[in-house]
Amino acid sequence: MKRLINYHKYGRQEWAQFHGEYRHNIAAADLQQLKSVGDQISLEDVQEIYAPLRHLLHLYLNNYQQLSNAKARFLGQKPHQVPFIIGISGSVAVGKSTTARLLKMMLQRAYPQYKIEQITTDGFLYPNAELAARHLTADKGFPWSYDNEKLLRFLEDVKADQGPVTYPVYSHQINDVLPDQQEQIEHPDILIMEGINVLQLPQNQQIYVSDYFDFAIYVDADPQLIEQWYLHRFQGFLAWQRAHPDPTNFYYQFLEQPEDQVLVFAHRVWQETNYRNLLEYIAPTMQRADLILHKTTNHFIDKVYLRKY
Ligand SMILES: Nc1ncnc2c1ncn2[C@@H]1O[C@H](COP(=O)(O)OP(=O)(O)OP(=O)(O)O)[C@@H](O)[C@H]1O
Ligand SMILES: CC(C)(CO)[C@@H](O)C(=O)NCCC(=O)O
Repeated sequence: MKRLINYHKYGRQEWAQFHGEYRHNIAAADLQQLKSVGDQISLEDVQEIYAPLRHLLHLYLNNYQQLSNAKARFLGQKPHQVPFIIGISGSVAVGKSTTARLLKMMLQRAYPQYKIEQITTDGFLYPNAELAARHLTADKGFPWSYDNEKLLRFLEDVKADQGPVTYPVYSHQINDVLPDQQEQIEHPDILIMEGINVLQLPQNQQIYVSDYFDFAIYVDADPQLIEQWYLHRFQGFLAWQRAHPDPTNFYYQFLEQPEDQVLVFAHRVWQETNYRNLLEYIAPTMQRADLILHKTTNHFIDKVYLRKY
């Protein structure tokens, strides 16, 4: 990792001390609920990493609400709550959606009165057919493979908070945007938005996705480890297909092939697409984050970087 001049660096145990009043607030029942997300979430991560993070977000949230109210008073308007948006970035398969799910549950327990939503930018990719028509099939995930205008309009509508806002959904089962299917959110108090592109500079627009963020997190790890996680997830999807074959599933096509051949394919996709994207377009955005979670073997978070200014 490059030297991060503008960040305070904390080892895991040091960071764990910043838990505020929350550390002892996490019971075995909470952990059971957290585990229901289907990942190997450890009580240690919840207490040592996420409880301090929740404490920090509590400060940001309070500050944000006070400033929003003060601005409304300044303008002679009735104070109203504008959604607080948290962005999470990092490589494909680094664990962004797992981090987002965990954070959502932690925040929901702290603020049961709030509506907290989580979405991914994957749905804003152009559908496969459109990528093919634009000769961009091999560029999936690169900045220009997203409908960035649609993504910015979505964030604008969420902040404007004038009613339900719809968004497109991506499926890892079919490896495509779901056709004719939209989901919607309405008046979230907190929105967690994760995606490889959320800290990127705009293609043609005047504003960034991150202009709408009130707090941004980057999940970082050694690319060799991320490659292992990517391949492991690929094998997991494959194993699921073997047990539950479904011809509409993207991984079904590999069932006839020897596993080592399939892994060569997955390795190539990692090298030629996801790794290249990480080096050229994702990792350079790391220093736009307020907080960097650094992971090592087995997704263990060993270091946390908090931006100074
Ligand atoms: N804390 C963790 N402990 C164990 N496994 C984890 C953890 N976080 C993520 N994983 C595993 O790592 C893989 C990648 O995680 P995840 O799907 O959250 O990544 P992502 O960054 O959202 O990926 P993508 O950009 O492709 O959507 C998954 O197989 C997931 O189960
Ligand atoms: C959907 C994205 C772009 C981001 O999550 C990624 O998972 C992806 O599909 N990348 C393209 C190469 C691949 O199939 O892994």
